[in-house]
Amino acid sequence: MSILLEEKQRAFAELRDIKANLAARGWFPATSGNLSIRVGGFEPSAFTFAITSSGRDKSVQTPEDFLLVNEKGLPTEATSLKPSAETLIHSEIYRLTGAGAIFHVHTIFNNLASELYGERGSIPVDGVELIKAFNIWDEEAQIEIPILPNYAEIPRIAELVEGAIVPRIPGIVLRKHGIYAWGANAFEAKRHLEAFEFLFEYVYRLHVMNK
Ligand SMILES: CSCCC(=O)C(=O)COP(=O)(O)O
Ligand SMILES: [Zn+2]
Repeated sequence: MSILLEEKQRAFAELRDIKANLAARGWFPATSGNLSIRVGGFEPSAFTFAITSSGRDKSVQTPEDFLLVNEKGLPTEATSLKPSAETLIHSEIYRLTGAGAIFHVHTIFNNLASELYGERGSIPVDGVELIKAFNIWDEEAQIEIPILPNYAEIPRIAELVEGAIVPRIPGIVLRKHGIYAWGANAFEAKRHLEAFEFLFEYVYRLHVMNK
């Protein structure tokens, strides 16, 4: 599978813009978070995506911010850059969903909501209008956003992704870690991410109000 230079440059440019946008909201504290966009064709057993380099300050823009990796999370071009430590989670989400973009951020509200419902294994959201951002149009829709344990070994988390994915919910939360949100493209993944973060803040504040 050959990736046209043009596609790579387009993916890097999109990642640069979304990275700056999310950084301005403070969604990449302490170098946390990672972003990826799939490029080229897709087969579950063979695909390529552009992903952020590991451990970098995501609030600054440098020529070393992104690289291309294959479905195994290995660089497809000679580079000294290291892909995100969480690349295998992105690979697994692409393999299972065929998504076009995946964004991962750590925020206070996604951490609080994940801990509030950690034992339940999912975060319930009841009848909030912004659920429609997931293309769920039922009146008073009730959804459960899946939570996975935050194991130290990323392959252990990656192997749980298949069992956690809920077809109509484009996201998975890692407990006391952060959210992975995805979509058919970067525009949709960003919309989903913003909706999740709104819902996490709502869920947490509602819990505090009801105490
Ligand atoms: C200091 S954040 C710990 C690692 C993490 O959870 C993360 O999202 C960033 O890892 P990366 O390798 O993508 O920089
Ligand atoms: Zn993380």
